[in-house]
Amino acid sequence: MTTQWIARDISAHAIPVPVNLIDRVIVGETAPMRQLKRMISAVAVSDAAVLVRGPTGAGKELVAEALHRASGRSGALVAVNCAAIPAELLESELFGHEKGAFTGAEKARPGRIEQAAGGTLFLDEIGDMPLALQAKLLRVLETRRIQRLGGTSEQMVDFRLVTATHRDLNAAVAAGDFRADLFYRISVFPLSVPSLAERTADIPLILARLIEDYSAANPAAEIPHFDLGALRALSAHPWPGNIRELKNVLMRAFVMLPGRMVTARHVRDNLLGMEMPAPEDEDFSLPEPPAPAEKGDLPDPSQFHDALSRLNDIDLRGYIRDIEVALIEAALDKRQGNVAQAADALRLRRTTLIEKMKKFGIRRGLVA
Ligand SMILES: Nc1ncnc2c1ncn2[C@@H]1O[C@H](COP(=O)(O)OP(=O)(O)OP(=O)(O)O)[C@@H](O)[C@H]1O
Repeated sequence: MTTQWIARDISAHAIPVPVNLIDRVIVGETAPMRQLKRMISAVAVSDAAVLVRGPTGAGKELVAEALHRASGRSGALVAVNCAAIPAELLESELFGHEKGAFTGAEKARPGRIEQAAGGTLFLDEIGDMPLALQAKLLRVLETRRIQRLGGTSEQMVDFRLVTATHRDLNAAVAAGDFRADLFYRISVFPLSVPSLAERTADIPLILARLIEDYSAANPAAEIPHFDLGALRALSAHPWPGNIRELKNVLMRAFVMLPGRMVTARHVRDNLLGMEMPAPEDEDFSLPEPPAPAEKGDLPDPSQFHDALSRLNDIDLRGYIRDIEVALIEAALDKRQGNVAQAADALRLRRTTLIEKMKKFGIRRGLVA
């Protein structure tokens, strides 16, 4: 049964959601993206379990967000990255626990499945879920009932399941790493997100959206402008990291070429090649890259003194905010979006980190 066939079948019974609602979440006008959005529109209002496939950084989580928003479900979109949570903790994360269920379970805690009641449960990297837990998840999908760890009673939960993976699940099933019965349960409606290399004509539009988002979170940042040659150079790049990689390139442009015209040469040498660009004029020079400090690799703040003394003025709050954003994103990336671990690493309370993430528009690891 092809995906197109299922789309027609479902859309015959459900009213498709207007694509422009989905357009607000997912940017892209190329043929594969329009096709993807039509599929999302057709399936959003149904309860069908959706499996989103596609390469890393291509926008699978965004597809889950579009599905949730277009579903009209009143509950939350609850995202869990199965690869980021240690196998022994994943079960209590999903199912929750009662007080005293295990050492350290001082209070009862609802699991992510319960939190998704009335909404959407997004299980990212489902291919990394341990086999024992796969069996438990299958049972939940079949009975729509869950039991907290250490609990004695079951409760009904109504949630829509969206899963994603960059793995070949057919191969994982063949290798015995993924249960075939679960695979069929979660892939009622498979969707594929194309790689950025398959839709380079969307780059200008995506770039415009990313610039808008970055500027909203950093109002003092000076926007770099990409000329036609720069856009062509971006189109010629193979983008193994997809839109996440494009986002990194844009961050570099904001840092290295604020307010400047970005050319093809800048793209090749500075943004993809990572060399510092030549200063725009003699009076302005960017701070020297600081030498590694003694404690770890962070620059010692005193090293900024000389570099900054050559500038007439500096947007101190904007600059410090950029450093904060870069460090928070690095901590989250290193821990696959796990907010609790990132907070520990930054020596912040988890709630303080979440507040900062919201303030700066950092979405990794945040539940919508
Ligand atoms: N079409 C798009 N328009 C604008 N931004 C996008 C688009 N697709 C993805 N992004 C952005 O690119 C980044 C990566 O997207 P996302 O996290 O959805 O990818 P993913 O496929 O789920 O990655 P992974 O496989 O690593 O989990 C996010 O910051 C997301 O907001």
